[in-house]
Amino acid sequence: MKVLITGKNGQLGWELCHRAPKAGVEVFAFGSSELDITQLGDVAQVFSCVKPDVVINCAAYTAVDKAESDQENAYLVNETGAVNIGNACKDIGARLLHVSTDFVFDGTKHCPYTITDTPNPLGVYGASKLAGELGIQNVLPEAVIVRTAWVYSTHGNNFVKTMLRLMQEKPQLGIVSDQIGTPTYAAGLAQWLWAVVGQGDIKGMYHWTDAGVASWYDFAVAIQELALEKGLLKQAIPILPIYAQQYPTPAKRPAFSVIDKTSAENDTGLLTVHWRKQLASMLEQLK
Ligand SMILES: NC(=O)C1=CN([C@@H]2O[C@H](COP(=O)(O)OP(=O)(O)OC[C@H]3O[C@@H](n4cnc5c(N)ncnc54)[C@H](OP(=O)(O)O)[C@@H]3O)[C@@H](O)[C@H]2O)C=CC1
Ligand SMILES: Cc1cn([C@H]2C[C@H](O)[C@@H](COP(=O)(O)OP(=O)(O)O[C@H]3O[C@@H](C)C(=O)[C@@H](O)[C@H]3O)O2)c(=O)[nH]c1=O
Repeated sequence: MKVLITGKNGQLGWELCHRAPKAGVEVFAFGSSELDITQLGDVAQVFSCVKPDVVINCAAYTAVDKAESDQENAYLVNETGAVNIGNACKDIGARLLHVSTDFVFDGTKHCPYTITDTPNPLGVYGASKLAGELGIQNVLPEAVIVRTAWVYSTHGNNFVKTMLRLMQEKPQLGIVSDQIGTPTYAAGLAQWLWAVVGQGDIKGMYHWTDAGVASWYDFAVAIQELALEKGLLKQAIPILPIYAQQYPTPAKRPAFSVIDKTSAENDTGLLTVHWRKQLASMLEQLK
């Protein structure tokens, strides 16, 4: 089976490439310089050359704050690019697995968002990702769309690596404690996506993160604790819980964006692993 991966240099694209099944799958992976999903010519050329059976779209504009002042490019990648990939899949009869975000929700709920809850994004990034979801559903209703959240990996930039750097540079940190979600190790999401590739009957909307719930503050505290244990940090610094309004950012983020993973677990038989255990695995890899 030929599997085409877009966004191969990103966190998820990289994990997918490094965790591909050993047999039965031939991976064709592209970075933005080889396949720019906003360029119809690029998409047509790569699809006619590879003729994939399955496409996993990991390409995205993910700079949440920058998107507020760069709306056109955020929509170009997250909506137009996603729809280009959807149309190309439809044209050749390929299956599409597309990735979206918890930031499609406004965060006003107090229990996990289900796949049938109504999105209401607070910022441009979330709105452009929602536009991508809707565009894909319009051209290819059978596409798998998986919303995930707070993704990190040993590869690429993310909150874990930012914290490890700041914990060595700063005397103390103030971290937002009134935004609640679930950290997700990209390796686990990659494993779920490969399971979905292997189960051709899976279609429609899914939610997948690691298990459990945390604030960014809880996450930062755990990063410091585990990094000290593993020798990645030499000394602890004070970490203070702060309100989001004390850490002003261009984009508003949801106060609560825990998502319900029930159908993703039931339909694949894969169970989510607690985020703290996954964080320990990632930090072990970083050593
Ligand atoms: N990071 C997170 O916390 C979360 C991410 N998601 C979603 O998960 C998916 C994967 O995210 P993640 O791996 O973290 O993202 P990254 O930002 O790590 O990677 C995104 C990749 O997209 C590629 N890209 C950007 N524009 C284009 C384009 N026009 N054409 C082709 N490729 C392009 C970039 O390629 P290059 O480097 O080659 O330029 C980059 O490597 C995305 O859909 C994202 O919205 C959802 C929830 C949380
Ligand atoms: C660096 C830093 C951040 N923060 C806060 C700001 C923000 O509320 C929170 C996380 O900030 P970041 O900018 O690292 O993460 P952010 O870009 O908001 O992460 C989001 O990315 C997109 C792509 C998604 O799809 C989301 O699921 C989510 O993962 O941490 C502090 O409170 N103190 C700090 O020193």
